[in-house]
Amino acid sequence: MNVVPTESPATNPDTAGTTGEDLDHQRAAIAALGHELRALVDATVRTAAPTEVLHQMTDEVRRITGQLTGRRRTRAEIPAVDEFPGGVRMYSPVTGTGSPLAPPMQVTADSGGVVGRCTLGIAHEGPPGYGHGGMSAMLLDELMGWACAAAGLPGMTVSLQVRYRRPVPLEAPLRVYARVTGTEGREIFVDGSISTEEDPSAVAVTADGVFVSPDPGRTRALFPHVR
Ligand SMILES: CCCCCCCC(=O)SCCNC(=O)CCNC(=O)[C@H](O)C(C)(C)COP(=O)(O)OP(=O)(O)OC[C@H]1O[C@@H](n2cnc3c(N)ncnc32)[C@H](O)[C@@H]1OP(=O)(O)O
Repeated sequence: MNVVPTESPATNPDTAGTTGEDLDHQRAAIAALGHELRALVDATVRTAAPTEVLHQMTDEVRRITGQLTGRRRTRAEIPAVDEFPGGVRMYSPVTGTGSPLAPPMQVTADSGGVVGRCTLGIAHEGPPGYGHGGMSAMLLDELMGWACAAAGLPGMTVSLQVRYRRPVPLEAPLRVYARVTGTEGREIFVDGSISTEEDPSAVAVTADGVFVSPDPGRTRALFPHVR
């Protein structure tokens, strides 16, 4: 995740010859599928359906999964619909509108840092009615990474210290905040927090992180598909 040019759609074999409009349509279709899959995940973790219905659903879902045929991307491949580094990531488990796992969090620039907005559902539950601590750490890790990128210092997490001050409610709009507080050599120091939109002053989780920009050789080795 170093400062290297994004692999543009024009240089990706899957998008060669496609227009910006085609890409928009494809992303919209991916987001629509992601939306329905998240609804399925939510219905699945809430259902009290009888065993017989669960067996029927299992067969139905297996049948639908079998219809997603065609070429599958390999492990390190960057999806043709993505802009990496520093742009859209359709299948990110945090921000990806195409991901069944993501809340998904929307990120905007804000007073010296970045703000993430999302709502956790029952699929993200830890203690009954509240968010899983790992989900809070994931939201913060991601947004703190965005704060680095927004400051022109893209990096990877090498350390993340999280303090859980009060439980994070489910089904309540959340406000995640992150900002770069300083640098030392290749280390980037970042603060983050989670509160509800309703009461931003009541901070539920805080985090201190250290991020590091890999050197160019390490970046090439880690991300062989980034030019
Ligand atoms: C845009 C949105 C993106 C969202 C992404 C969210 C962020 C993520 O989840 S990233 C995924 C999780 N993180 C990882 O997998 C990283 C794993 N770590 C690594 O691969 C390597 O440590 C890597 C590539 C980051 C750095 O390796 P390398 O370039 O060899 O650096 P290295 O020489 O070890 O250390 C560089 C500096 O960082 C410091 N450092 C290393 N580890 C730590 C640490 N744990 N704590 C503090 N400082 C550290 C070193 O002291 C060194 O400092 P200096 O240059 O001043 O001597």
